[in-house]
Amino acid sequence: MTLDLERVRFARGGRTIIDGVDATLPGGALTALIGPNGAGKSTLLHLIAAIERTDGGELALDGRELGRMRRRDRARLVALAEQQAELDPQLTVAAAVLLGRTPHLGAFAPAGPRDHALVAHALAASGAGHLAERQIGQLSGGERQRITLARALAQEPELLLADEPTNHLDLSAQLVALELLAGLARGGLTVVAALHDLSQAAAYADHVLVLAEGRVIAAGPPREVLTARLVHEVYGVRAEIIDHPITGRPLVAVAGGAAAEAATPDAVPAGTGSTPSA
Ligand SMILES: Nc1ncnc2c1ncn2[C@@H]1O[C@H](COP(=O)(O)OP(=O)(O)OP(=O)(O)O)[C@@H](O)[C@H]1O
Repeated sequence: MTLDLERVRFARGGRTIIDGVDATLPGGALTALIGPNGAGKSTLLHLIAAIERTDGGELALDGRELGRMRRRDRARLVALAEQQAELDPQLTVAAAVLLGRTPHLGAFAPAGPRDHALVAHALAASGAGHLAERQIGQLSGGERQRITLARALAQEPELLLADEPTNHLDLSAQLVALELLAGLARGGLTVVAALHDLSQAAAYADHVLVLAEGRVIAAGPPREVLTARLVHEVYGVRAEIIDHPITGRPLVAVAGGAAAEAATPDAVPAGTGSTPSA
């Protein structure tokens, strides 16, 4: 399902945080939402999930305005995995993930075998099958991250939003999470993930949306969007975009401090746009 954002605006405390965002996020694709700290990535995900109300503009999923849907209907379509998700520390992991089934259950209908099977599947896919009987309050940051993703998966959404889904995860678990999201997108799910690692965005995303100060700076396929010039403009960091020696995907090689200053402009291949713009 395609997600269309039109002139989306959001302000708090007299500050405009999302400033007229126009974007089309393709269906059946993984979109990486990138941008510096405070750019508005989490806020935009909250607006899409209708956790916050916009101060203007429209958000539509396959032409259906998300803000006008009944809460329960929206919860069947849209799931948000975020670390700050409030989970009762007393619950077992399996019980917490089962809460993802709530929008699909009737008011008096208990969870059935299919719901429990979906929970087990979501836990296994998130690399958390072994945690099912543990208590939420006893989990590490990375374990908790896997649980929030599992809960969102158990919700069986059409649109999956993930806020920094690799945060706290070890290297192997990061790849598991990203491969899971990319695989779900290949299977037809619309996935939007806020990511900080530009090389991971380039490796896994089909589409990249770059935000800065609440505005869209660039959008499109990773290879077109993630240029050295963009990285410099948005992050003030020197970078070169090279081909990953194993996957062939773009690899954003960044250099900071003395290393960046010592490198001569001659070392930058032509056409990468690595020379900082004035
Ligand atoms: N409820 C709020 N009231 C006031 N300001 C807010 C509120 N929520 C977010 N902000 C501000 O909005 C801006 C965008 O925040 P947001 O969390 O969306 O950024 P982000 O791109 O997700 O950042 P990060 O990469 O640090 O997670 C920040 O300057 C933040 O301080």
